[in-house]
Amino acid sequence: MTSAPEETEQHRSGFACFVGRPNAGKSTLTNALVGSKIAITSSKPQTTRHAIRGIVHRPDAQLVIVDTPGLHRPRTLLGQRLNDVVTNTWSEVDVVGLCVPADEKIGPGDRFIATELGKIASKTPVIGVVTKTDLVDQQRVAEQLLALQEVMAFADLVPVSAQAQYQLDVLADLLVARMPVGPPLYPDGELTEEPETKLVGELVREAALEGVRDELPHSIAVTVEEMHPREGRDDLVDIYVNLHVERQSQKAIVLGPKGARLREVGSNARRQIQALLGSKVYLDIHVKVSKEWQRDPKQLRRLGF
Ligand SMILES: Nc1nc2c(ncn2[C@@H]2O[C@H](COP(=O)(O)OP(=O)(O)OP(=O)(O)O)[C@@H](O)[C@H]2O)c(=O)[nH]1
Repeated sequence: MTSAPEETEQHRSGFACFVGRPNAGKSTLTNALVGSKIAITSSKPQTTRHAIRGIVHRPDAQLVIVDTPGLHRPRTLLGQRLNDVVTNTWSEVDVVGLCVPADEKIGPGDRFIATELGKIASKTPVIGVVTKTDLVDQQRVAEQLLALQEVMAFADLVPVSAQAQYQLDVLADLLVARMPVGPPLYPDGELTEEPETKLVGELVREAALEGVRDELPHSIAVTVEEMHPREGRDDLVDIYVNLHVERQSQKAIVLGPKGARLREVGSNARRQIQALLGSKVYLDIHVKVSKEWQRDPKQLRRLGF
């Protein structure tokens, strides 16, 4: 880092999310704020855990825009854990933007979201965002701002148009102002975050245990060695994982006849990871015999236990 100390002190970084009913313009707004640097463009609500929608890199701030995924009925422990995280998303981010399109009347859907947001508003500031202002005249924008103001107590109100690039800087400034002072959370161009890496490891581990749980209940650990987008492609993520077993005999079980079992594990895990990341995935699983990893504190730490 070459920046002067006083610059570092001023730098802000944190998380924001946009909420609003379908079609409110959240994705378009995110993309417009982020510019060309889209991290993960789409993600399935059922599996998203703080999927990063995009990162706004500025000299003075880094704004990480995350998805607020929908809830789902948990079927597995992992599903339960995902849900717990989901329900907390709104209170975990530094600021929430409630998006309401300028060309549609505020309705029960918006009010429902506002009521839910009201529960966290004392902790997390909510900014009211009137979107798509290019579709209506000034008068209508003003009316919509007034109507929105009635819905809940907002920290700020702002009209924007992603299409016309109107007031995007103003919105970004308002969001940044709510971020704590701190260094960038992700390097420029970074596409993934640590918890996602962890989840990817868990998905591989679950897939690997399927059907052999009785034989190898606690003998499998997974480390994600590398996870990054394929060079020159924004729709494909390369993931390299090591699957650790304790003994050679366990390696044979995991591999199956001619490696058939591992191939199936790989394709099952890959399907789930693709849903998690919302992008295509190349998954490379390497089976390693890490002798007695369960009893070795140094290995345990490395394996994330
Ligand atoms: N004219 C105009 N259209 C916009 C603007 N922003 C979004 N739209 C359009 O509104 C529609 C919905 O936009 P999205 O960004 O997909 O909305 P969303 O809130 O992410 O929708 P969901 O993903 O369904 O929740 C799309 O057809 C966009 O092209 C804008 O600033 N101006």
